[in-house]
Amino acid sequence: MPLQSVKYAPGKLEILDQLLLPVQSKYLAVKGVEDGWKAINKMQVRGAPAIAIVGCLSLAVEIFPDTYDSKKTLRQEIEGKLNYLVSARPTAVNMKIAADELIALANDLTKDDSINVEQMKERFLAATEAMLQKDIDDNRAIGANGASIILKNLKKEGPVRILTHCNTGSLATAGYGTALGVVRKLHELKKLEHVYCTETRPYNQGARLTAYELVHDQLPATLVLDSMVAALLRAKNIAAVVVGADRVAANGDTANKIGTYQIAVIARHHDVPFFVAAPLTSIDLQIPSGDHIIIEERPDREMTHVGEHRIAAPGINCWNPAFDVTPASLISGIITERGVFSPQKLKSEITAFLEA
Ligand SMILES: CSC[C@@H](O)[C@@H](O)C(=O)COP(=O)(O)O
Repeated sequence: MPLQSVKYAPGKLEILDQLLLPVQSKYLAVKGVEDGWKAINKMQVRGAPAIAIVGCLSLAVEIFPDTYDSKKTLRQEIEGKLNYLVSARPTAVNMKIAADELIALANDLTKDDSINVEQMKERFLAATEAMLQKDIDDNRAIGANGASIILKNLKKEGPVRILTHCNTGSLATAGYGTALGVVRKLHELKKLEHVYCTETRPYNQGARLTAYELVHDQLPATLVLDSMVAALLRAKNIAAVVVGADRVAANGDTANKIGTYQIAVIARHHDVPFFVAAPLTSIDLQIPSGDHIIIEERPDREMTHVGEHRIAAPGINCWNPAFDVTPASLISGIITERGVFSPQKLKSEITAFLEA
């Protein structure tokens, strides 16, 4: 059975509580927008695509049982609640892009005189529900495009060893995953010799979540600590690094989980290709560069404690940025569902096919 981070039926939403993994697999009911906001903010659900999906579906379950006296009232409800959900976490752009698209849809439906308020609600719910399948389809396309570019550029043919960071798999998406989707596709093609995943301190998405997915799917995998990446690239003949993204700026600079930037620097030093795998919903053409990305800072406690156990000296100051920005110059390619783009051509090529 594939791992399922989000379970949805009209009027009912449940998420796998990622704070409890890998010790417990427990689903948590999300009964509306307030629950959705809290689950995202507390990181019970995390990963850029999953944040957007759960945010939007939390609105879907909230409006499902209600009746609205006018289309204007429904539109106001949608706009206010979606903008509120965007505020739950600042760095990943997917929730913001989804909110903008759904608000634009609600505006169009409000103006459409051929439909009443009930039909408007149905059309809005259908658009929100469609996000789940679209994300899985996009991830499969990312997987295929990523496997193909990695295999095409090999110095020596044969099954490959890959390094990945953080968690970008079924738990971070509607299913299959982005960077982990590339790893899954290589495995399906029998071209994956081994995947290495980093622990990803301090929240340990690699050790707790990616490792959980890799063991679940029985992929050949090994966990390494974040501090081992240089040694790994020197010793283990890694063919490529593949990571996800929370926001890719128009020039290709990419915000992703803290630690990504240093891995990119190490990859360049060892002449190992460094790929970012992300759906178009993670690409923010509105901002020119990574300097404009807001980096979320998380509580000290994530660094000073593991569970209830304190591991840092009491009284020490902490700096805990959840993400960093990898400059475009260190990125070999941005793997999307629509192809692989060089960071330098990202804006012009995406704009061209969006306008076509
Ligand atoms: C497909 S998930 C892509 C990114 O969101 C992922 O790499 C990441 O940085 C997740 O950060 P998180 O803080 O766990 O939400």
